[in-house]
This record gives sequence, structure tokens and C-alpha cells, in this order.
Amino acid sequence: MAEILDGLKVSKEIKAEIKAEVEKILESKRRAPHLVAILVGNNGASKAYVNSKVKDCEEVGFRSTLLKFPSTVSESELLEKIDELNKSKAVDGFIVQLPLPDQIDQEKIIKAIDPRKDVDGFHPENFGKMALEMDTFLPATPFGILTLLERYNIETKGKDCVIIGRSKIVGRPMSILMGRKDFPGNSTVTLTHSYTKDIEEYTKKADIVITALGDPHFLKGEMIKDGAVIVDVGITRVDDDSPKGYYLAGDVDFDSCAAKASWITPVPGGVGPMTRAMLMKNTIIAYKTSVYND
Ligand SMILES: Nc1nc(=O)c2c([nH]1)NC[C@@H]1CN(c3ccc(C(=O)N[C@@H](CCC(=O)O)C(=O)O)cc3)C=[N+]21
Repeated sequence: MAEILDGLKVSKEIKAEIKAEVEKILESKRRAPHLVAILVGNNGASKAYVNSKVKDCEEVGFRSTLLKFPSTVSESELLEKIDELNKSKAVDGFIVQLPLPDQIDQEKIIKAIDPRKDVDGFHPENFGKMALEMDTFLPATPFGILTLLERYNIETKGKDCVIIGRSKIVGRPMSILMGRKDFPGNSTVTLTHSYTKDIEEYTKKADIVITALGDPHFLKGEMIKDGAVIVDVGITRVDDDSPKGYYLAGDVDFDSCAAKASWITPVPGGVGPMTRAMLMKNTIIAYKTSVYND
């Protein structure tokens, strides 16, 4: 029976550490770190995530600003706002919540963000630095997974790690980070995706499986080996008869996988809260490295 990689618990520890740092900053009469979030449109999940980021900021003592735009906003309007945030001495970091509506070129928006304020770590310059093992902002979800593995002292060196899903914000960066020459890393990484002939052939042999495909209960116990470490990034709203009208489903079939795994993350309470904590971490890093806060 697997032990739980408790992301909620570790995220609270990390937020408490950040809060203590903020208190020291304030004692020395400096301003608090400031995170800005841009939300475009009315997507329910996006709104919920952005609101939780604002709440996290309050919790750790950051200043936060939520900027809302209608789904009809033009690309140039967004670019103008980004330019303003790039220049603002009062803003340490900002994020543009994804996905964006179709009329907006996501790549263009991400490239417009000053890499020094790119606390999501999505800018190509930061992605490149990540791949080159240089100091930079790591994307929050992969950073959260690494931190969770680190805090539970999960050995990754020399392990076979299989990642399912090659998204730009999770699977692809995760595949790079797990193969880097630092801890947690040094794994032998296989990045599987929709064109992989037989995913099970890989997952069955893997010491570590990281699922990030968004397909509820995809990974079944019979697809993993005894003692594997299972990290579930998937989080899909599935309609049901509960008062909320939905429940949150991971990519992992929890019960059958937990019966065989050594460690497993739950959904909710696993990778999600870690993602949020690492955004706070990146924001305080942005604050500390900002040329305006010496
Ligand atoms: N620019 C940008 N940056 C992001 O980091 C980003 C994004 N866009 N777009 C969407 C994804 C998704 N994402 C999550 C964050 C927190 C939870 C989270 O806290 N989940 C809770 C449950 C939350 C709930 O109850 O709905 C949990 O797993 O326990 C999940 C998913 C960040 N993303």
C-alpha cells in the first residue's frame, strides 16, 4: 500500500517559510512582494485558479492585483498592459492565466513578458535556461513536483521515469528537469504522448510515472510495477450529482495504483497546491532578484 505524497501539507510548509521571509522584509521597512495576475474571459476553472492565487498572496503577505479583461479583448490591449507591467517598479512578477481566447496569439503574449518578471517560467528565454541548467524561474507545476519529491527524499538518481503528456507547461519541462544533473533529477526519462505505440510497455517498467494528460483514471494499477512512485498532475472536472455539480478527477486510478505503488499523490491535495506554492516561491525570488529592491 502506497504512502501519500501530501502536496497540501508540503505547500503549507512552503507558504509558512515564505511568510516568515516576508515578515523579515517588512521589518526592514521594505515593501512587500507584488504579484499581478491577468485573467481573460469567463472560464470557470481559470477564475477559480486565479482567485486561489490571490488568496495565496494574502496568506503569505504579498500584495496582489487581479486584472480582468473580457474575452473580446484585443491582442494589442493585452500587449499594452504587459508593457506597462514590465516597466512598473511596483510589480515583481506577473502571470497571464492560460488558456487565452482564439483571437489572441498565446506565443506572442508570452514572449512579450519581461523574462525577469515571468514567474510562470513560460518565456522561451527562461525555458532555454531551464534546459541549460542555468538559474531561472521554473514552471510552477514541474517545480512543485520536484519540490515534493525532494521533501519526501524520493530517490530519482538512475531511476527510469516515464512522463505521459508533452504539454509546454507540464510534460515537456518535466521531462527536461527529471533528466538534469541535479537533485531531484538524474533520471532516465521517457516522454510518452498521443503517438506512443504502447504506453503500458513503458509505464510497466517505470520506477517513477508522472501523468499529465487530462484523461480521468487513465493509469490503472495493472499498468505499473510494484513499488513505483506515481505523480498525478491531471485534474479534470467530471460532472456528478454532488452539490458542486462536479468532482475533480486525476489521471490516475487511485485505488488500483495505490495498492501497488510505494508513493502516490492524491487529487485534489497533491500537485495542485504545490503548483500554487511554487508561484509564491517564484514571486519572492523575483522580488529578491529585482534591481528595484536593493
Ligand atoms: N498562466 C498559467 N499558469 C498556471 O500555473 C496555470 C494556468 N495558466 N492555467 C491553468 C493551469 C492549472 N493550474 C492549477 C493550479 C492549481 C490547482 C489546484 O490548486 N488544484 C487543487 C484543487 C483546486 C479545486 O478545488 O478546484 C488540488 O489539486 O488540490 C490546479 C491547477 C495552474 N495553471
